[in-house]
Amino acid sequence: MTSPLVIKLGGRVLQSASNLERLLTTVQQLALLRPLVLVHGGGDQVESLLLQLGHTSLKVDGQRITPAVQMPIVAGVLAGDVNSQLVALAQQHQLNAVGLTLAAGHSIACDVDASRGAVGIPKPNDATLLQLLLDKNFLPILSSIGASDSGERLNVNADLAAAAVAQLLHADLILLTDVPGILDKNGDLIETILADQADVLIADGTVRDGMLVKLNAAVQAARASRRSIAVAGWQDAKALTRLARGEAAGTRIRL
Ligand SMILES: Nc1ncnc2c1ncn2[C@@H]1O[C@H](COP(=O)(O)OP(=O)(O)O)[C@@H](O)[C@H]1O
Ligand SMILES: CC(=O)N[C@@H](CCC(=O)OP(=O)(O)O)C(=O)O
Repeated sequence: MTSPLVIKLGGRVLQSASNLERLLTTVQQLALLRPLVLVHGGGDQVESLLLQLGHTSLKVDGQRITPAVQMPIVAGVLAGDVNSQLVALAQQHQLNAVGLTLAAGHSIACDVDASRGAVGIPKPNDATLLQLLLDKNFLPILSSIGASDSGERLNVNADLAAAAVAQLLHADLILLTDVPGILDKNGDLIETILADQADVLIADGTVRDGMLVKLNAAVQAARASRRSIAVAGWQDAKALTRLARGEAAGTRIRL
């Protein structure tokens, strides 16, 4: 079977109905060509509900500090609201979508990142369920909610989650975000980053916040799979199609 493609969607794309519609139309076309898995975030949606319910929330180096008491809200938004919305829209696009968390079938195991609270560090664990679904032509849509060995639900950054899923399935990985790719200090697109150069871009402050996690996730996936990883924008309707054809778009992170 052709190797699968994992596509990660940041939560922000769900806030634009027209962009989401275009994206799902492209996903529908790609699904005819190769097995696909979607992994999604929803950081903006988590933040907005936490604030509405009177919590404060802080991200450090692009990752949310998540007190365990906030997990019902975080899981409610990511595994509940955002996941079910994506599944419904994907099914409307004739995709045979199945909504899952990272913990489904023990697909992704998580260590607890205690310095951040109920935050998980994901690692590939068991590909049986996802492989079964792909073999039967289903489209798995995974939220970034995981579980620890001791049965605690964990908030996992969705870029790290997508990298772990790509490693699990020996898949290609495209991280779609709200900018055209990784930008340099002048705001121009960097077309290629060698994995060994990533630390310099982070240390000199060129790459920060959410993009810092994305770049680290891409480097980790590139090293583990010996494949190059793409970071590209969902605002550019053609980027995903070009990437799926093996053409250039956004930033490519390679060894
Ligand atoms: N060098 C950089 N190039 C592009 N974006 C950057 C860079 N450094 C920081 N960022 C920020 O990272 C954001 C993307 O990360 P994030 O907000 O986590 O998106 P997503 O929800 O898609 O994962 C951009 O919108 C931008 O504000
Ligand atoms: C630990 C951690 O940072 N979890 C993320 C999970 C969602 C996410 O990553 O969403 P985006 O892809 O839309 O940014 C969060 O709480 O925001």
